[in-house]
Amino acid sequence: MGLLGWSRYQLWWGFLPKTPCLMTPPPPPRSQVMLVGDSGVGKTCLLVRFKDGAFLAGSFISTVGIDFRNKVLTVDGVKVKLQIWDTAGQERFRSVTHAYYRDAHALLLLYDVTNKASFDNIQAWLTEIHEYAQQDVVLMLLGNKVDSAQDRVVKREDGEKLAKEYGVPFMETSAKSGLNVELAFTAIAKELKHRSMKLPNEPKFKLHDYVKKEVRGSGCCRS
Ligand SMILES: Nc1nc2c(ncn2[C@@H]2O[C@H](COP(=O)(O)OP(=O)(O)OP(=O)(O)O)[C@@H](O)[C@H]2O)c(=O)[nH]1
Repeated sequence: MGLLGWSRYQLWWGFLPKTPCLMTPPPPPRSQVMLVGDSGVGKTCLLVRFKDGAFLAGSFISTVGIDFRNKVLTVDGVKVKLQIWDTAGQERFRSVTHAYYRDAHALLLLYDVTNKASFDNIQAWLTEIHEYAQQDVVLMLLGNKVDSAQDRVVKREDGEKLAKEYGVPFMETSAKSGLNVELAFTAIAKELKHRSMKLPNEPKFKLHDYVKKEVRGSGCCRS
């Protein structure tokens, strides 16, 4: 089309009614992602690894109440703004955590593969999530600290079995080495983006399948 033709086309296009199906939906607003799990499982370290690409080595300082960080991810060419809430795992802060569940769009529930009690407590966390979080909240189970192979007491298969029982996607992570950290947040961001701005004719995004495929592709920790 010549230049004149093109401007005529633009003029004509300007008169077309702007029906919703002809317009790209706006990008999703900021989504809240909450990290939950027992004290010491590595929630803060996972967030710092994701946000700053670093590992917090040294003495363990428990989170008091709640903390948050923002990060923008580009998913399929769309910017997804995540506000990530790092909750305190200690029992005495539980009422603070309860107050935040309702506004969370996604939850990353962590246990520590070197700490059996943190794994056994997952069922109690799921009961709490069921009670306080939104029914359609995006949920993923993470078995953290897989770099500590010599101290591992929870087998990957046990994590997989539990996740399957509750119908949630699962992967093992390491805030220390960075294994699957980016993937966990990207998977959540993809799901949230697809939920908020599904385009006509776009196939449904399947979080479970995506996680399975990507974890297998990383050559580690099948889900
Ligand atoms: N080896 C190893 N250690 C980790 C990993 N993630 C966290 N840690 C260590 O585990 C301890 C607890 O980590 P945090 O991130 O503070 O734990 P948390 O879940 O935020 O704890 P609370 O704030 O009390 O709820 C720290 O000493 C970390 O260095 C990991 O992936 N691998």
